[in-house]
Amino acid sequence: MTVSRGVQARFRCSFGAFRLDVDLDLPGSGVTALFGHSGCGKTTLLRCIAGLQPADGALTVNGETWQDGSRSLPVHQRSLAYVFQETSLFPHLSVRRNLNYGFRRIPEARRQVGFDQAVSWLGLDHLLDRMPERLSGGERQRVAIARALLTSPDLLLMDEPLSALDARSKQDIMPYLETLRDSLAIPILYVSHSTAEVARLADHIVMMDNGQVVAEGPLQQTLARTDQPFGLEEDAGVIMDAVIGQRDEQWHLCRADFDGGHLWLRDDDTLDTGQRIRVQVLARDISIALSQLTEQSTQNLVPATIDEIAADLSPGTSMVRLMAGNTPFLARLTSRSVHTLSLQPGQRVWMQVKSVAIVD
Ligand SMILES: Nc1ncnc2c1ncn2[C@@H]1O[C@H](COP(=O)(O)OP(=O)(O)OP(=O)(O)O)[C@@H](O)[C@H]1O
Repeated sequence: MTVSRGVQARFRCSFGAFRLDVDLDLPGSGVTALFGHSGCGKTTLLRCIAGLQPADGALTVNGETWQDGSRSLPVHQRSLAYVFQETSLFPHLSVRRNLNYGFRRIPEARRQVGFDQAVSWLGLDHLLDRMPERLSGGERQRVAIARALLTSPDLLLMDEPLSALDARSKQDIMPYLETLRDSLAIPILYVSHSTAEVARLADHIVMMDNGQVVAEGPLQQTLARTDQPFGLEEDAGVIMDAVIGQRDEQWHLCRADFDGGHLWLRDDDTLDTGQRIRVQVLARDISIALSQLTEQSTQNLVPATIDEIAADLSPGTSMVRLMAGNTPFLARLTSRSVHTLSLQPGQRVWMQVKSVAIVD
């Protein structure tokens, strides 16, 4: 029998005028971001998955049925961990004893994450003998995440885990979350309001509005939709994974290779050849030329094919999706330029990419 990987979640519930109605089939590993305005139902969805919020529907996690109609596993029988905005640690226990609390309760045969492994992923070696009152907010959250992992969950739910932290602490904790994303073999559902967090961490995205899913899919393809369900306006653009293929020491540049081309970035001596990075290219930073203009200052001229031309949020502009190999890009152009250049789907053009940002 083939076990279907991933999370299949179908829920309906309502509170007064608010109604949650979702039907999702999410990947069995990696970070799925739940994104949307305040009150759209993200936390309610996580609570339904955790079994904390009664709802009609069904839930299967990596082949195991947790809910099917009215038959529903109680919360304590669901193998999941839940990390909140401000997860409380036991104040009278050291970090080590906080971590051991859940770990010891898991029979050895069921442990999927070792104590030392969790300590290393979250960088806690030097904090093990500290009491929680002597930890910073970011350190406390790292302990809370490690403690959650040490229960060897089959699913990790994170509800705005960084929102109580200041900007610096958010920045500091990000590499630890990236390590988890790349190391854990379980699905992580991550609620966030922050486009920066989503851009950096997510592999998959679910955009919610008023209790419903309005867009969903792999991050790269979903952000490249021309109908822009995310309402990102000026921040509309694509995210892609790339590898540093070459460094040009004379001009302090490095070449980021992606599936279908490359982009040159400023080299500030922090990048190594072979390093994997995530980059963002905004739709407003791409213009289109019909030929390879060599006498211009843009570093990045990338050959691409026009895939689709769609109406944009305002009538004076159009959203153009282009493909460079298998990688989609969006360009926001004036509708007059689209007309003057007679742009058409299928046409080969040159993208002039004015700015590329490394997402971190
Ligand atoms: N227990 C409850 N009783 C009544 N209404 C509730 C309850 N829980 C949530 N709601 C309502 O359901 C809607 C969705 O709330 P939810 O907390 O899921 O949104 P959210 O997207 O997580 O918001 P935020 O980003 O602000 O945390 C809101 O209108 C909220 O007021």
